[in-house]
Amino acid sequence: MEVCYQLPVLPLDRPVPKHVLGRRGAISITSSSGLFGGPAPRQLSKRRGAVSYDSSDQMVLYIRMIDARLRSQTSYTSEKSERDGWTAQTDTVRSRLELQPGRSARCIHKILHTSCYCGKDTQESHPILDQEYISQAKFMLKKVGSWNFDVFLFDQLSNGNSLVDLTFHLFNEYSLIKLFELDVLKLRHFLVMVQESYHRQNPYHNALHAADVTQAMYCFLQEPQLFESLTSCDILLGLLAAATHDLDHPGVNQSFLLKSSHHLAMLYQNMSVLENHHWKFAVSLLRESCLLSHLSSTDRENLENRLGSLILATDISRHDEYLSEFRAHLNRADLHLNNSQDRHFILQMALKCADICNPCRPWHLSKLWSHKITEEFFRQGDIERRKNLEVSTLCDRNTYTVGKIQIGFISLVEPLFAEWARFSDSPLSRIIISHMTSNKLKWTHPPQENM
Ligand SMILES: Nc1ncnc2c1ncn2[C@@H]1O[C@@H]2COP(=O)(O)O[C@H]2[C@H]1O
Repeated sequence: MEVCYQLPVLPLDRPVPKHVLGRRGAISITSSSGLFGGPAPRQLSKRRGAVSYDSSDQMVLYIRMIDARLRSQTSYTSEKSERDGWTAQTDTVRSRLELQPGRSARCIHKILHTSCYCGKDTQESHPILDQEYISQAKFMLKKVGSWNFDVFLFDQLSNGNSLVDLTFHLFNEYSLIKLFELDVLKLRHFLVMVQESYHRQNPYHNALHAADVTQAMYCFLQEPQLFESLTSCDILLGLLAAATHDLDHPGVNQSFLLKSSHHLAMLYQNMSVLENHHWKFAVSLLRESCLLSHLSSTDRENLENRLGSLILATDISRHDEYLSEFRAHLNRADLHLNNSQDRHFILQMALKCADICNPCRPWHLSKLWSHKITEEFFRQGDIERRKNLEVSTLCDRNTYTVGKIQIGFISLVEPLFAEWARFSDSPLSRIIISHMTSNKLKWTHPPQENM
């Protein structure tokens, strides 16, 4: 039986490329994962669809899917065949219009953002439900500065668009659109590209993690110590860096890329390989979206470089280095936030804290993140075993448990949050330490029903 999903008109903010215009008619799509959730039965894994266009309107592309399922090549996923077929994307951002590996039809649906299709198995539209979810998501955004913000719930209410909706909201909140004369459509286009460049197959390093880090970054930017000194440019950069800091993360760590002689490891000479890639990817999306094209080339270059320096600070292998520098500054009391270099350093520390703050969230949220990162580690270990590579630390499911990994990780991050509390001396920093301490205790003495 053929199921036909008729996707609505796809509005584009730039002309349809020539190579697509030439291709009216059927296309063939191969996949091993379902379009609207659930794996595709083997016999259905080849699907057909159609692309057509209206020659009078080059801003519109019509896409018709016949139970379309697209194959993702860019992540390691639980499916062996997909893992084996993985090849990391190069730093070239591919055309956003092609039906291509790594771009599912659901992504296209999201780009539409019209929410006219929200069922899993039927073509029915549920506009009333959509409206209900949208208003609840909007309601949640009123509390976006709360440390208890439930990004998992927000993601559901926003139909999987938490990163786009949250970041857009924060840009508005800080009047960044007005202050930097940003084109709203370009901004939305950029944010959609950012969200879609995260790999949904990754249990942890996906767009939801980026949304979580962006929300945490907002909490830190709001800390009185910082807020009073930050410029709009600092805030713009802080939010951009948080949203893009793990772009195109392949779901495996640097150690894996090195031992498998991955081309990215060679490209970045084995140093901060992933972070360099996230940064370059972010720059390529910024350029592709033309979000900052109205700024002078000097300002743009300056923004891109500062963005890089923020993202590179999230390299966990350089954690001790940043921590020592932070501690030394606090001991000497020589951080002056009217100095732009010092403010930049504090932004680096804020982003670091936001990136690894999941052990400091309320238990019910923290526990979810712990299980997600552990699953990603263990999947990497499985791949390493299959490829006869040495299994990386923490990635061996036969040796480690979630609790054991968490106790170790919390011990690593505790000193950073202690220094952050010394710097910010705020109610939030005390809440953070209190959650972290009680979460560690829960992992150390797990009451069975909590796990
Ligand atoms: N809850 C956690 N438990 C263990 N490791 C974590 C946890 N959260 C983050 N990390 C690690 O911290 C790292 C921060 O940088 P990455 O996102 O590259 O990869 C992250 C993980 O390796």
